[in-house]
Amino acid sequence: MDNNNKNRDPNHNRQGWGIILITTLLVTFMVMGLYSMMRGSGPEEISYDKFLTLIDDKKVQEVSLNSDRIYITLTDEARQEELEENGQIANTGNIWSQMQEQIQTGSGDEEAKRDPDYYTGYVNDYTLVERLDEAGVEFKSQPADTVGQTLLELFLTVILPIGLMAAMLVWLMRKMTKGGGVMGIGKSNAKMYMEKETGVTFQDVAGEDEAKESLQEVVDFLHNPGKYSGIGAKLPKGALLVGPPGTGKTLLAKAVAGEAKVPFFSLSGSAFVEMYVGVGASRVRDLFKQAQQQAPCIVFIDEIDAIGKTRDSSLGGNDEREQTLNQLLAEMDGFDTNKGLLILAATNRPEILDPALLRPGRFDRRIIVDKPDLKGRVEILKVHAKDVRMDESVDLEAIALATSGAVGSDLANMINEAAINAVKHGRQVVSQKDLFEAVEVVLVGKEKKDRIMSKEERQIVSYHEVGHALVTALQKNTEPVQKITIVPRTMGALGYVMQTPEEEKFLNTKKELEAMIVVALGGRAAEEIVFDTVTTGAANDIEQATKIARAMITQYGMSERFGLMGLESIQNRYLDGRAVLNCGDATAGEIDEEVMKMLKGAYAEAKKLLAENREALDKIAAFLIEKETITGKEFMKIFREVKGIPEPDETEESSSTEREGRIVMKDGE
Ligand SMILES: Nc1ncnc2c1ncn2[C@@H]1O[C@H](COP(=O)(O)OP(=O)(O)OP(=O)(O)O)[C@@H](O)[C@H]1O
Ligand SMILES: [Zn+2]
Repeated sequence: MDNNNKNRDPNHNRQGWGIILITTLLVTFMVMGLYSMMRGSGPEEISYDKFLTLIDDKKVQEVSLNSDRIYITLTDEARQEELEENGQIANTGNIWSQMQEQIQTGSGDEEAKRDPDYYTGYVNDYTLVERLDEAGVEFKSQPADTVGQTLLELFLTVILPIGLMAAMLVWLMRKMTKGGGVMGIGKSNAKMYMEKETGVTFQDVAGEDEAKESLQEVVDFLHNPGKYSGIGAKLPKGALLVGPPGTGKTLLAKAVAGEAKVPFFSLSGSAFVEMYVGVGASRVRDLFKQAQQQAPCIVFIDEIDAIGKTRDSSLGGNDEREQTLNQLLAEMDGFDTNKGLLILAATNRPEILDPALLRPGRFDRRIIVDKPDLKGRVEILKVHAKDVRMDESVDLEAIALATSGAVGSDLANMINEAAINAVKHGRQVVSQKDLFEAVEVVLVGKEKKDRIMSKEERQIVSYHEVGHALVTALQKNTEPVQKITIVPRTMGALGYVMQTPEEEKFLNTKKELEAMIVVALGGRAAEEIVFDTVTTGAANDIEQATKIARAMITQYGMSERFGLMGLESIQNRYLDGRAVLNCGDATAGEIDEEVMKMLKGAYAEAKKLLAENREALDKIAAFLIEKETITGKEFMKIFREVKGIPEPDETEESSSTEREGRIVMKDGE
């Protein structure tokens, strides 16, 4: 997403490495070169046997001994000979040995001492002295210059390179800790991003007006911390952005940084969690140290629940996480707000956060970033449509109407899908049709053309979907059918029914909810009536119907038996809205009975409605099998024909087909 550690100059770093590499290479070459030159002039090892032969042949001028070697200097003639024998002509050895020879021989002075030509291992041979005497060879012990040479060799090959390397390492470490290694965090591998300028403003965040309003205050504080501290007002240290996934929490945090024109650090709560105890805590420390140096700035911790989970052991203790959390709490207490450091955190599970995190002086502000309403969706669509070319057929309101429940990231995705679709069809601009298609792609997946259903399966799915649609049309408190399709989709849908949403609803009446349950069970009812057997295709329907029925009883006070008693509370409102019972076991059993009763009643109702309209069911299902997708208009036409209802006037009809439907019944595995 963002460039890691933008404030480290990458060129600078690369240069450093280049220098090190080149220096190392140079030193290595130098040492190797020197060494080989030295060796070129050094004595060569020979066998003791050969040594004795050389003495006997009177080729040796001088011998010097040390504790384990015998160094042999040849006579001038012998030396010449030996060299020629080895394929080397005298005086064409390497430059170094020539130079050395000249230096040592003092420009040709025959009397000057020469380096030994050979050496051999010392052998305890008492005849040697005699032999040497016989041959008239001078001998002495411990040649000083050879020892000196060994020392020089040692220095060049071992001490010098090691010294250089050590110096380089020290220099390198200094450099790393000074300029680079932006985050101590970078060192410990946690993914932390830093943006000098996010470039995002509140204008880029559509809807969410309340959230923006609360954050505006924070922006003001970052702009001007002195104004607040002047009066003695305590500045906020942190704010918690709470909402379902994809509603723009990250975007809002960036917008705060963008509006305040301060750097933006972001990292995910899960980045703190490591296997090793203590790592998380040290990362927290590093983070705060770095952030304080950069203040004023914003630090954004996404998924704070990863570290901020309550320390209550009922959720399973974890030493590492607790330590990390404790460190975070300590750091939040510690830092000085006057510098303009603000910590924003995001979560969609506020209920599991440790209460200590939410205390005043920590994340005491809670900013709700909820799913957008109709107006919000229109605005989000507009923001994202800004950069996409669209023709005049496009009506974003209609799209917003069809997408209740969609969040910002879904909507952004839809616009993009529509644009891709347009390109795929070789068009230059996006049309409403592309957008309609994109809505379906995002909500139920792409059409799965290669999936071939057997004839029988197609029949069952077809009856099932028409069952939903017909029950919808036959009841009072439902919205009109918009589209029925049995084209399979990639996200597992085998077929679905769309209804035309008239307006956005915030409340549902009891009658509407009851009608919804009957519609949900209409698919299964049709299967049973027509095929006298049932399939697995109703799983989603059953789940949905049960959920509605249960909520009616436990949350909405819509059952006679329990009346207004609240029996369930919602646990995580921002994720799947799972509810937990808060009543005794006996009552729980009774609730189940009541739910069962309600579902049974609804199923009987659905079966009754369909059985009474068997002709319409058969006709529409046959039409659907043939066409695969039919519009609400086509559906109603057959429906009215069968029922003998006159056609309404044209204008009303056509206006409703302009709209995209809302997917209500989706069936699949
Ligand atoms: N209110 C909005 N206005 C404009 N665009 C939005 C809005 N909400 C979401 N988006 C789009 O969706 C994308 C994803 O949003 P973002 O990452 O901010 O969601 P989030 O709430 O942080 O999700 P999560 O909880 O999964 O991290 C954004 O980059 C943006 O394109
Ligand atoms: Zn169904």
